[in-house]
Amino acid sequence: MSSQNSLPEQGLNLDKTAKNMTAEAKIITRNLDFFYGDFQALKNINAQIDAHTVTALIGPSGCGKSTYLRVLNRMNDLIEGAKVKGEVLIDGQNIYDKKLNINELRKNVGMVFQKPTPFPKSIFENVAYGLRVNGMTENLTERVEKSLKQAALWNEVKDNLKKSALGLSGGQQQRLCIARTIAIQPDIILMDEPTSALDPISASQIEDLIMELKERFTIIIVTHNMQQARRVSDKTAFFYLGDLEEYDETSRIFKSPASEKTQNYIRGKFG
Ligand SMILES: Nc1ncnc2c1ncn2[C@@H]1O[C@H](COP(=O)(O)OP(=O)(O)OP(=O)(O)O)[C@@H](O)[C@H]1O
Repeated sequence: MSSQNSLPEQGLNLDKTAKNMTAEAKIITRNLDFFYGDFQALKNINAQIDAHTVTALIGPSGCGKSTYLRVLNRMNDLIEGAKVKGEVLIDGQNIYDKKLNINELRKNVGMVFQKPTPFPKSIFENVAYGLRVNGMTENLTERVEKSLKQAALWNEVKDNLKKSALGLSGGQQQRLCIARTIAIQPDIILMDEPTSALDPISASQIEDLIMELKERFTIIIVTHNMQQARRVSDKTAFFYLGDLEEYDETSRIFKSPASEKTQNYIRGKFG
């Protein structure tokens, strides 16, 4: 992975950057381009995501939603030939700065995937694992319990903590993965189609959870489900062929989008 972001020697002034951010800004992407080899997957993305909000990323398949999500915790670094230009600031800090501690970044920016990915371990150990890896073992039992409560799973598993996580239903497994993510106390949670593999009741439980979790976290969710974007998010970003075509309050995007492409997409005319 090579990064052509502004580095300190190229004049990035964090104080000045911070002044340009509003009080609530958690994430700012500025002039962000992303390439897989010669292919440009994101084109000049400028967006500010505020703290304690839910942002939905929508758009047709292959338009760059997951790429954008993965840029925010440098998951794309692992892909050969991937290249970032521009800036991604979290709390005013350029996360592509060479001095950045990537482990700290990943701790601060957690991720929940489309398919639940529990470890083949007990329910307790699934949540405790990340805490152990990050040296957060003080009050381990309490931390695990608190995370399971925050993920709205405690009541269903409290008597079976030693049982294998693989015995849980898909929806329970996804809530366990959310518990595992929030246990290490990130500020930001990225969710890549977190309900698309779930039945409608489990999906609705996760949606309720997302709305509760925004009190504590900043959440960004990729979804193909327009009703879901409408229900859970404060802001919606519509991506089209690598461009951020429209980004606004969710109510506005769904009532009176500025772009015809957005309108056609949310009305199901393509996608
Ligand atoms: N590892 C990769 N190597 C090369 N090209 C990639 C890679 N990952 C994604 N792409 C391409 O980048 C573009 C954006 O992909 P991305 O996965 O971000 O889209 P998306 O909007 O999330 O799509 P979907 O809704 O289908 O998940 C697509 O053209 C895709 O083929």
